[in-house]
Amino acid sequence: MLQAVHFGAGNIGRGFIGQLLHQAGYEVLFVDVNQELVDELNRRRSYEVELATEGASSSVVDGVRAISGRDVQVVAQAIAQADLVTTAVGPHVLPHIAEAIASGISLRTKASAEPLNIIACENMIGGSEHLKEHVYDFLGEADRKLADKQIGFPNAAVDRIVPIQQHDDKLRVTVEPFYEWVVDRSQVVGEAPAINGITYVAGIWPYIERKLFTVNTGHAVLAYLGYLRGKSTIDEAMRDESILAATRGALSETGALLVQKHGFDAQTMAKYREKILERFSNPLLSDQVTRVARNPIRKLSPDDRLVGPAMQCAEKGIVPENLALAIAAALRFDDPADSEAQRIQADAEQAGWEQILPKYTGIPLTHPLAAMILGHLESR
Ligand SMILES: NC(=O)C1=CN([C@@H]2O[C@H](COP(=O)(O)OP(=O)(O)OC[C@H]3O[C@@H](n4cnc5c(N)ncnc54)[C@H](O)[C@@H]3O)[C@@H](O)[C@H]2O)C=CC1
Ligand SMILES: O=P(O)(O)OC[C@H]1O[C@](O)(CO)[C@@H](O)[C@@H]1O
Repeated sequence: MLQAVHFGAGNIGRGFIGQLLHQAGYEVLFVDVNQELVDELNRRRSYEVELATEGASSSVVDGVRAISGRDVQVVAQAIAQADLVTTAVGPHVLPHIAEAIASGISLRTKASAEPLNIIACENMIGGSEHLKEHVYDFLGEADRKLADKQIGFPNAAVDRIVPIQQHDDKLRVTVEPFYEWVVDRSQVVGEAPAINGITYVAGIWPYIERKLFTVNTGHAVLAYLGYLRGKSTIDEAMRDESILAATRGALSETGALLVQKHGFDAQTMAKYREKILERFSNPLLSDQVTRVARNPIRKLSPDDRLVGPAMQCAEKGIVPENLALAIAAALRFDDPADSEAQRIQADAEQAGWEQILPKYTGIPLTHPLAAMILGHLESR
């Protein structure tokens, strides 16, 4: 049986990647640092994935096992023997799993010439390449040369909304019916893994930007404006006319950018946007605005879902009016449970928005976008 090692047995790990790997005939071995989750997966060896639809149909993912991410040697052994490695741990965690992956590669390349692909399924541009850089930091020259030939790090875009779970059953996971997993075929080493649900493309850049600047941008606008206006869930934010108008506005801005930059057909883009707004309206998902808004420092960084498209829009003559409003709202996001939000607020209190804006977004104060954002921050 094919073996897949998947880092991160969380929402996307169990509810999306683990499920698709299982359906494709892989035996899934989860790696996680949450010992309770590892123990529960090993005790039951299966879990259920429920669709957030009327009737809530569910399917079983069985034959799974789990190991602790803290046990570097055990993880390395598993990687040495795996047919595929995937991750869904969060962009900031990728550096922390690099050492175990490097040890696994080192063991593997000594023992066999079998190719291996390692796919980071994170909300970030170039996630697998980013992971590769961290992994290579742990490899010696000889291992790097072997890895260059034998190990692929194809970039991927993953899309499925999996909210924070509220079941008594710690493994059960509710997901939206929609999913999309796009992988760059040109970066795959050897045969492309045959997984129903993966779409292989020749160059992934346009698809990652389309996903990040539509699904994640739209979601972020709803989450940050929704939070400021006292909404608790995304579907509740969608029902507020002014928030919906700003979200549509932001998506028209990114849509115009994506059409200009990547040549997507404008009508196809409009349909893509509508489908996404429909997904956001799903009342059965009960997706908290604080989850979607989580880690504002990451989400405000120059290449991410708000500032990335806003700066690119400005360069192309598209006025990022609604994106500017959302960036201001993200800077004001003050969820007490979110350490990044708290850091921004503490900084802003001490230094003022003019200092904070370039620090967290990379937008120079001389840029017209800075004036638009500061205008919103100061009009409070
Ligand atoms: N939830 C969603 O709807 C979607 C999430 N994503 C992306 O998937 C990634 C994971 O997100 P979620 O599943 O929502 O988060 P999550 O918090 O539910 O899952 C992350 C898992 O990684 C584990 N983890 C943390 N450090 C680790 C380490 N060093 N080694 C092994 N495991 C470790 C955690 O214990 C947790 O179980 C993120 O990059 C997110 O942006 C992408 C698309 C959809
Ligand atoms: O997972 P992140 O990057 O924190 O952001 C949350 C976003 O990712 C998703 O979980 C899935 O694409 C969306 O729900 C949301 O836009």
